[in-house]
Amino acid sequence: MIEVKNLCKSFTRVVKDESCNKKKSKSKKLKTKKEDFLAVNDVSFTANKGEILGILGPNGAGKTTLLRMLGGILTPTSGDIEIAGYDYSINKNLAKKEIGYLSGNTKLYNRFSPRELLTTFGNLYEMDKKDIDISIENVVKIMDMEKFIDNRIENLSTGQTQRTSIARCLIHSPKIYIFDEPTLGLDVISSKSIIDFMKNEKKNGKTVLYSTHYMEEAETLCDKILMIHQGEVIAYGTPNELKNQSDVNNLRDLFIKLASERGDLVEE
Ligand SMILES: Nc1ncnc2c1ncn2[C@@H]1O[C@H](COP(=O)(O)OP(=O)(O)OP(=O)(O)O)[C@@H](O)[C@H]1O
Repeated sequence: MIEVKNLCKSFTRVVKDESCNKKKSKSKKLKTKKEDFLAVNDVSFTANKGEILGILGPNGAGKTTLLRMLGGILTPTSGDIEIAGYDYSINKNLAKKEIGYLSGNTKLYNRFSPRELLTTFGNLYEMDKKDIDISIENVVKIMDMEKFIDNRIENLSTGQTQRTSIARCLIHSPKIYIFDEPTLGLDVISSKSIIDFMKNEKKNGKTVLYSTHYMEEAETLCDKILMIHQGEVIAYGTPNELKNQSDVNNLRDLFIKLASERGDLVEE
C-alpha cells in the first residue's frame, strides 16, 4: 500500500527579470532572477493492495516529479510518504526494497544481455544465486523474453528493451510497482504485454502506480485515477465516480472540462 499526504516539491528556476529588463539599460545582457515554483503542490492519495492507480496529466503536470519522490530519487520539500508500511522519513531503504521503479528514461547497459542485467540487479538486491536464477526464469516467462534473453541489449527492439526494463523492476519481487509512462511509444502488442502484466500483478495483490498520457488506456485499466495539472490534484477517484460527478463520457473530456474551468485552455 502507498499512502501520500500533502506532498510538495519545489524547484528553483531562472526566469527573466521583467523589472530590470523594462528599465533602460546600456547593457544588452538579459537580466534574470531565481524563483521557486511548486512542481508538486499538496498532493494526497492512497493506493491499496491489489489496486492500479493511474496518474494522468499533460506535459509538465508534475507526474515524473511525484513518482521520483515515491521512488526515493527526489526528496520532498514537505509532506509524508508511507510505502508498504514504512514511513519514508524513517525507513527509506527498507521501503525502497519493496518498490520496482521504472523511470521514463531508464538506461540499460547496452553490452549486457537481459540475463546479465537481471543477474546484476539480483546481486544488488543481495539475492542468493539460486533465487536469482529462479526469479529470472519466472520473469522471462512473465515478460515473454525467451527469444532474446541472451542477446545484447543494444540489438533489442524498443518493445523488447522496455520489457527488459520492466523485468529489471521485477527481479526482487517487490510489493509495489511505480512505472513512469511504461507504454510510451510502444506498438499495440508490446503495450498489451505490459498492460496484461499490470493486470496480473493486481490480481496477485500488488499495488501498481503508473503515469500515462493515454487517458483511454487508464480509463479501462485503473481502479483509481489521480489527475494532476500544474502540480495540483484536479480529480481523484474511480473512473466511474469521476465521470459521473462531472457528467462527461470519458476521462479525456473530464480533463478538458476541468482545465477549461481553471482557465488553462485557450481557444485558438
Ligand atoms: N530538476 C528540476 N529543476 C527544475 N525544474 C524541474 C526539475 N524537474 C522538473 N522540473 C519542472 O517541474 C515541472 C513538472 O515536471 P515533470 O517532469 O514532473 O512533469 P511531467 O508531468 O512528468 O511531464 P511529462 O509528461 O512531459 O514528462 C515542469 O515545469 C518541469 O520543467
